[in-house]
Amino acid sequence: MSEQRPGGGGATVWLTGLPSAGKTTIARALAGRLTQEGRRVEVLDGDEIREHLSAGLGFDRADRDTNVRRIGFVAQLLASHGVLVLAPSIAPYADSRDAVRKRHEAAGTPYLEVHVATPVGVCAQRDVKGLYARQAAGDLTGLTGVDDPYEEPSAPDLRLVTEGRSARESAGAVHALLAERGLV
Ligand SMILES: Nc1ncnc2c1ncn2[C@@H]1O[C@H](COP(=O)(O)OS(=O)(=O)O)[C@@H](OP(=O)(O)O)[C@H]1O
Ligand SMILES: Nc1ncnc2c1ncn2[C@@H]1O[C@H](COP(=O)(O)OP(=O)(O)O)[C@@H](O)[C@H]1O
Repeated sequence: MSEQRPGGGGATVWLTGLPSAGKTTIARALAGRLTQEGRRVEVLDGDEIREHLSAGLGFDRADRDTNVRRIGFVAQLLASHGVLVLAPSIAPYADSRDAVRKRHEAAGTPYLEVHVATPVGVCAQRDVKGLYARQAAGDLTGLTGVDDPYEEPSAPDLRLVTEGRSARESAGAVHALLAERGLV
């Protein structure tokens, strides 16, 4: 069974960071590489999750916490069946992230937290979905990192700098961490 082979078992890699930090782009680049290497991979994209699993939830603290715990629940289930799960989701609160880590630890499922540590000024320039512009124009409130909290991870398994680096390089750094932990 694949989950019993060294380096062939499942794991969850959570990519936390601000909107436009690069979470999704790095997850997709890493997923492509891992798939080519013959691994079963699932990207639990934040936007897709909010359309289906978390439909109806908003962005206040309670709803974000519920959203993150749901993603953590599904991630752990998939990872326990040998899937490498990539979860690019803001997850702004340390408590919610800790709950997800504990769920994995309790089940003996490997879990890695990656902080995509792009500064808010750089994210606001990238502004992939126009959220920073909308917040500045007064069309949106409660934007993570601007007028809503982002509690930086105090001890992530990896902190990624993305400025001056390609998404491929950033994905490579996560891949190296997976290799170091015997997960690929
Ligand atoms: N107010 C506010 N704050 C933050 N993000 C917002 C907001 N409104 C919409 N969005 C968009 O929602 C995308 C998914 O967010 P997440 O599910 O990852 O957020 S959370 O973990 O529940 O906090 C998130 O995706 P990414 O940009 O990929 O991070 C945002 O684009
Ligand atoms: N090293 C890097 N890693 C990831 N994305 C990068 C990097 N450098 C620039 N970018 C760009 O930043 C943007 C990040 O967008 P996205 O991945 O959707 O962010 P998030 O999922 O965190 O909201 C993309 O346009 C991407 O091309």
